[in-house]
Order: sequence, then C-alpha cells, then structure tokens
Amino acid sequence: MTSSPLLTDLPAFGELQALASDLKSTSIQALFEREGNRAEAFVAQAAGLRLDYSKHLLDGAARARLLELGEQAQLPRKAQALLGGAEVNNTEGRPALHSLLRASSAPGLEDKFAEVVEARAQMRHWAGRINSGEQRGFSGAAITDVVNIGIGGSDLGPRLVTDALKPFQGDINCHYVANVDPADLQDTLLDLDPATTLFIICSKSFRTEETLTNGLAARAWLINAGAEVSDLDKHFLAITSNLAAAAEFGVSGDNCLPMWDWVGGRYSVWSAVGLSCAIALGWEHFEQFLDGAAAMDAHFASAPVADNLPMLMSLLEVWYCNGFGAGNHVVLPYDQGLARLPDFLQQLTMESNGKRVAADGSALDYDTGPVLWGSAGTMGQHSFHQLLHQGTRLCPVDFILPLTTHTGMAEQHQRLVANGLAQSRALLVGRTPDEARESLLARGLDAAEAERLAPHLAMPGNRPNSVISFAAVTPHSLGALIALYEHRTFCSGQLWGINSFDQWGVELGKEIGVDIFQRMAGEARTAPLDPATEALLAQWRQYRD
Ligand SMILES: O=P(O)(O)OC[C@H]1O[C@](O)(CO)[C@@H](O)[C@@H]1O
Repeated sequence: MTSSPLLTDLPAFGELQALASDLKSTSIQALFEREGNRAEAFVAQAAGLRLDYSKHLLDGAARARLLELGEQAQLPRKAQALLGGAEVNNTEGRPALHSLLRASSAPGLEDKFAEVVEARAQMRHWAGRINSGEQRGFSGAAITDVVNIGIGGSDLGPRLVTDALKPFQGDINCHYVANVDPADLQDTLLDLDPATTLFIICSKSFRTEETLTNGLAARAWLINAGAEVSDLDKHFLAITSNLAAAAEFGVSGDNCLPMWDWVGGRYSVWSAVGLSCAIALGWEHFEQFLDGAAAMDAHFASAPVADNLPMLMSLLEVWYCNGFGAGNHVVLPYDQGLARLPDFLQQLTMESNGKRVAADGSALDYDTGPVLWGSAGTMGQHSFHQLLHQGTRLCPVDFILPLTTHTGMAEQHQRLVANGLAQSRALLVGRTPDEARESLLARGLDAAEAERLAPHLAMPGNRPNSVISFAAVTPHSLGALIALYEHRTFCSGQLWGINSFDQWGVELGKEIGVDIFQRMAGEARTAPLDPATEALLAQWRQYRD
C-alpha cells in the first residue's frame, strides 16, 4: 500500500482548522435551531447500530469539508486495501487481516482463509468438547472452569466479550488472569478445583513475561494438586503463532490453536484468541459475534464516507484532536456488561495510534491519538462527570446505549437509559447563570445567597457528544460495535498518516524490565542505572534481606 499523505498535506485541512476556530464559540443548540433537520441529518446507521452525531460543534458546512477531508485521504480506497490484504503494517511488512477472521468467503485470499476455516473448526471442536463434558481432567472429572492466561490483546478482547455476553453464557465458567502480580492468579485459583480446571495459555508470541510466568505457576498448581506431567494435556491449551515455544512449555501440538502474524494482538478476539468466549457462549453465539463484525466490515467496505460509521467517527476524532486541540476521548457505556469496553478501547486506540512519526518515519508536527478513558454509566456520573460538565478541558464523549436489558428488570433499566440520555443532553444544554440563580431561588435561598452560588452551579454546556444506540447487547451487536471501533482506529491512523498496526513503543520497558530483574537476582553489571532507580533498588533490597 502506498504510504498515506500527512494530515497537513490534505487540501481541506487548513480550511477545516479555520472552520473549527469559528465553531469554537458557536452554540450547538443554535445549530439545532438553524439546521432544522439536524437530529435526522446527523445520524448514520449500520449493522443495527445508530450513530447520532448531531450534538457536535459541527455545522453542515464544516461537515461537508470534513467529508472532503475523508475523500482526500482516500478512506474508501484505504478501507478496500485493508480488507483486501494490502501491507498496511509497513514497518513489519504485513497485512492486518482481522476482517478475514469473521469473513464467510475471501476472494483472492483463499490460502489464508483456508487456515481461518481450519482454526474455526478447531475452536468449535474444543468448545464442544469442553461444554459437553467430554474433556476430563487428571481425576477423570469433567472440566467446569476455564482460565485464560494472557495479557493485552490476548486478554482484553476475550474478557470484554465474555463479560458483556453473560446472559448468553452456558455452564462453563471462564476466568481471566493477566497481571504478573501473583495476586491475580492466586485470587482466581482460590475457588477453583485443579481437577476440573483447564488453562488456555493465550499468547501470539509465546514470549510474554506475564503470560509465561503465570502459565508456569498454573502448571505448578496442577502438579502440586496431584496431576502428573503426562496429565497436563488434559488441562492446557495454547493459542499462539509460536508453536515451538508452546511445545517447549509442554503443550502438545494437538492442543495448540493457531494465530498468525497478519493479525495484530489487539485485533485478535475473532481468532482462536477468542476461544474462551466460544467456550463460555457456545459456538452458535460466537458465530453470531463474528457475523456482527462481518456486517460492519461490509458496511465499511461499501458505504460512502458520508454514511460510513467508522469513517465519520474517525473524522470527528481528527476534527477535535487537530481542530480543537482535544487530548481526550471519553467512552461511556450505559451497560454494566460493557464496563470493560474503555479498557479494551484503550489498547485498541492508544497502542494503535499513540505514534509520533508518520508511516515513513518522518516526525509529525501535529497531535495523533488522544487519551481514551471512561467507565460504565452511571458510576462515572458520581465521579468524573463533574469534570465533563464543568471542567476546563474539552472531552468529546461517546455514549454507548443499548436500549433494552437482558435482566428482565425493564423498569429499573429505564432509569439507566434515562440517565444516559440525561447526561448527553446536560452536556449539550448546560445551565446558564440565570437558570442557576432561578433554581436556587426556587429552592428557597435568599437573593444574595443565590447570587453567590450561581456561578458554581452554572454549566457552559455545548460539550460535544455522540450517542451510539442499539436494541440490546447481543453477540451480533457486540461484534458490530467492536469492529466499528477497529475500523475507526484504522481510518484515524490513515488520516494522521501513521501505521496503526505496530507497537514498538512497548518494547523498551520490557527490555529494561528484564535487565532490572536480572540485577535484582544478583547478576553483575558494569554500568549502574540512573541514581533514582538505583536508590529504589536499594530500598527493595532492604525489604528482601
Ligand atoms: O499475545 P502476546 O504475544 O503475549 O502479546 C500480548 C500483548 O503484548 C503486546 O505486544 C504489548 O506488549 C500487545 O501488543 C499484545 O497484545
């Protein structure tokens, strides 16, 4: 794939910056009055998801220029290139074919697709075997619990999906261990029976310190409980592209499911990395999850920029980052099952687009990926929403709003939806000092006290937010939602001219970590570390000795 032009080289960019500076002082409510059909016109739908982006600092004219920017960056052609297997990861010389993992056919990519189909059959086999009770542990008892040991992309996606789709879960309990802190593994194993527990060692590289350390501790836990080394195949599966390392760890070839270098870790939940989800949910539900993502892929491939959800969301991201200097993006799922969505999206967006050089290595002189954060509604309302409503920073928000619940408690759920809508509206309308004063007087405060407190109660409003609403959290809608953010991430990367599929920035810390660990273990080094780290090591030694 030819490298992307820089954002600043796109002809519409300069004009957009000028428009953004004009719109900074524009009232979104005034835009609603001026553009009568805004509530319908600033809406796009795909794969069962409805994106309402009417509450943004964006008028019709600015939107038209923003769409031109998307055309100038050739987002539709870039989408085709991504989906068609072009070498979008130029630093590592690979395509990024996560879409192939949910495809039902793949013209031109038959060889890779055959491997995907084969891996799906293996996943289905293991999910069926474990759910049917056929898979038995060292004592002969059926497996009841599965522990996925992995980190980053080998943890966050499967953990999110299993959590979010609890209402679809079968009898097997899936647990997730990621942190090298032994407390993570220890807490998880506390209530588990070694005889009925199966571990999935999930690591694309099979070189990740946290995963291998926890894997070895899990192995020791089984052996201590009476399992023989020859029993370990009853308790361990591996998901990896590094079969040799998995074999060295002790997982036999029959128990290994594949990963490929053409799928990035943070984009891999659709592959065998999602095996724990397929076990928890059953194969049919997992297929529906793949179908939801495939529906978003089809939309991404064919919809014009003006109607294309991932493209629109990425254009909005760039609009705020590079037009308004926003360094934040907030995601608020109004659904308890989606509480982990911000964690997942942090890796997806920040590991993908937290870059400071263009795809060709040249330094960028504009901002790229913002800091993404958030939490499940309504908890954030009693915490950081104060800053969203009255703070000094611009934090564009995505509300994620399923409209029905699986709990059977529709009346209580109505409160959740009302809260989500109220927050979105409060960010829009705010409260003027006069309204604040009036409300204080209505509460019986005297005029002087109302005057004193009014500035504290006043809220500027005009804070941009999108609402992504859909019928319910189902395997299909969740698949579509995750794929939507994947493609949005890619499009933003293309607009910024960066490679969204490598993550060199995480490597240095890993290397230094190995060096420090070896120093702690007593290995001699000629050169000392920086004085601050040496002092902390000395403090650690005091506690160890
Ligand atoms: O699946 P692996 O190879 O263990 O990697 C886990 C995670 O570590 C990272 O490489 C970052 O350290 C992520 O990109 C990846 O998802």
